[in-house]
Amino acid sequence: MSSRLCVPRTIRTTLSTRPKSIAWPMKRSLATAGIYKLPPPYNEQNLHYTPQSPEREKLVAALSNLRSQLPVSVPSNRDVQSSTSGGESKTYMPSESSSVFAQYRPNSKEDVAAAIQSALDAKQAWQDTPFYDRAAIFLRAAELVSGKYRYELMAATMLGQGKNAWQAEIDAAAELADFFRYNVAFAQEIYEKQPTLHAQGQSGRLDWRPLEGFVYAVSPFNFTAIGGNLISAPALTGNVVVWKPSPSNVYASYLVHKILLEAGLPPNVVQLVNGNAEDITQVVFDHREFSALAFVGSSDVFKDLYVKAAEGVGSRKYRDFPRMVAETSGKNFHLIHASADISNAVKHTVRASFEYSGQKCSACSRIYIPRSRAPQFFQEIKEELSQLKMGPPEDFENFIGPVIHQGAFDKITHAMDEANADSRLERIAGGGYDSSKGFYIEPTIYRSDTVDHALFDKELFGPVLISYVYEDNDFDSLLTTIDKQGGGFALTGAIFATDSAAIRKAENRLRYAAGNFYTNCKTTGAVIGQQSFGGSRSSGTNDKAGSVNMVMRFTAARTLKEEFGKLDSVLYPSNA
Ligand SMILES: NC(=O)c1ccc[n+]([C@@H]2O[C@H](COP(=O)([O-])OP(=O)(O)OC[C@H]3O[C@@H](n4cnc5c(N)ncnc54)[C@H](O)[C@@H]3O)[C@@H](O)[C@H]2O)c1
Ligand SMILES: N[C@@H](CCC=O)C(=O)O
Repeated sequence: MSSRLCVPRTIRTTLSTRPKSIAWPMKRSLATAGIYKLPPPYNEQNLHYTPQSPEREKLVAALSNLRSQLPVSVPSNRDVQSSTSGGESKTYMPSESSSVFAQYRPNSKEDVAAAIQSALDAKQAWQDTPFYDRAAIFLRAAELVSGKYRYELMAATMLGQGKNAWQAEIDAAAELADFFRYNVAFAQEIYEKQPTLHAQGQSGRLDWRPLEGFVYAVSPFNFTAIGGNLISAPALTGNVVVWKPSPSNVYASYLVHKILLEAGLPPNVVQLVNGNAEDITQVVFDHREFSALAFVGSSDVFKDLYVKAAEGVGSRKYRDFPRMVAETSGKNFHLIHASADISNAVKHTVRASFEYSGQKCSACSRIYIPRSRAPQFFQEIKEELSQLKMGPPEDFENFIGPVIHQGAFDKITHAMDEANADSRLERIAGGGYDSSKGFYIEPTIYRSDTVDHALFDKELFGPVLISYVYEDNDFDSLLTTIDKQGGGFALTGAIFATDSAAIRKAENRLRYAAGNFYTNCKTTGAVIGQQSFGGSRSSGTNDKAGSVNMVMRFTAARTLKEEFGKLDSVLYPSNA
């Protein structure tokens, strides 16, 4: 036999007849054979930024370097830049509202259409790229996030979104790297899900196909990492993505995209577009190949998008039923039981309600305190709040920063003005605000006479906590109230108690009141791989960010069956 004929058939085909459009990773994959196990994921270790620490010095240098470049220019996707002009749109620093932070060219509808087409053109080569090669890109990106770009990403998140060093570290460094590493592991877990039962002479397999068409990712302002999740989950499973970040997060999102390109992501797989949200969305939702929405943001926006997609289905616009994957708003609760360690509950409440000025979907914004423990609770929380400093994130002593923009400031302070004048409410702490330099709002706590005040139902997305003091004996009926109120949201909740019967009762009775339920710890701070995140009711589709479930939403499984023998007869044995 000649050596030429010894070349396996697949290799000969590829070498001699491979169409030019097939990407290099296909060819490269043929050099190795094996069923690979990718490295196990792990949580990025948090750095602490204590005074004089090396990480603090590096972060200070990155902040000063970024400041010297302000305003930064944000290019959008490579393909669409050529057809845009001018630097019309600007974002401002939340902590210094007169300073322009970033400027960018909003993409036109034609740009978006071109971006969709470029993504679709890149689709075949990307989905044919072996999983190992796709995964390697995101593992490399995780290294870039936690290493080379750590401080640049954090500086962008601090100046652009008003986070302090701690909050920027857990988001733009740790959680982003975690999403990349864990999504690789989740995708591998999906691919490993294969039938284990095969009748004699047969074999079954599952082909975890990417969705047909493209995925539309829409991300919020408040977490740099969330955009990274919304694009990496579909891209890892072989999808192409059109990504529209929040206008208040254009620069950090651009850095995430840049890092992925540096890590080897083919340029057209993720199309970053900026501009008018409704215009961009209209082009996407009018496209036949729209296959999924990966959304994180407010509930009302998602509800409107859901309706639009349903209308598209109704008018036979799409080939598939577009998948709706969304994590949205919350009105999250802390429930303090009479048996609770109050000092612990107080500290957790301060963090949950006021870190990042309450701008986490998971933030605690309603609290229920038993009458027997209320004096201690209110006294200690006032003492804790008196220790907190408020100001720009570049000053490391500040725990409280600004809210994101004028719109948020106006919405929250309008509600506070009403609350300050409301005779049913007692102001326990805060109540003041000042936008002369940045969008600063004091951590504010109200105590309501009645449990049915409207503030128990309204997400303000700011540092405002509404409290109710209940009679210790009313714990059981309070559980019903907590379950019913909260604006229809059901994202996070926590009980603080040492009485295990009370804990179990709350867990059971509040089963649908929160997608993430915590005991003796705050409602914020889910860690990827440890606490998957999301809620149902009006808080979203509860596909759980940071879990295999969410990644699986971007796959369309195909069942394969092969028989190795032959059918002997058409007639059944029973036909005899
Ligand atoms: N559950 C979660 O995991 C989670 C995480 C972060 C934020 N959130 C929620 O997000 C909200 C805060 O973030 P935000 O202010 O960026 O939210 P938002 O709803 O204003 O914006 C989110 C995204 O939707 C886009 N958008 C806004 N209007 C749109 C429209 N009409 N059509 C298409 N796209 C549109 C925005 O440009 C942005 O990209 C809060 O409600 C918070 O609870 C939820
Ligand atoms: N996953 C984050 C919240 C993300 C929303 O803003 C937490 O658990 O605190």
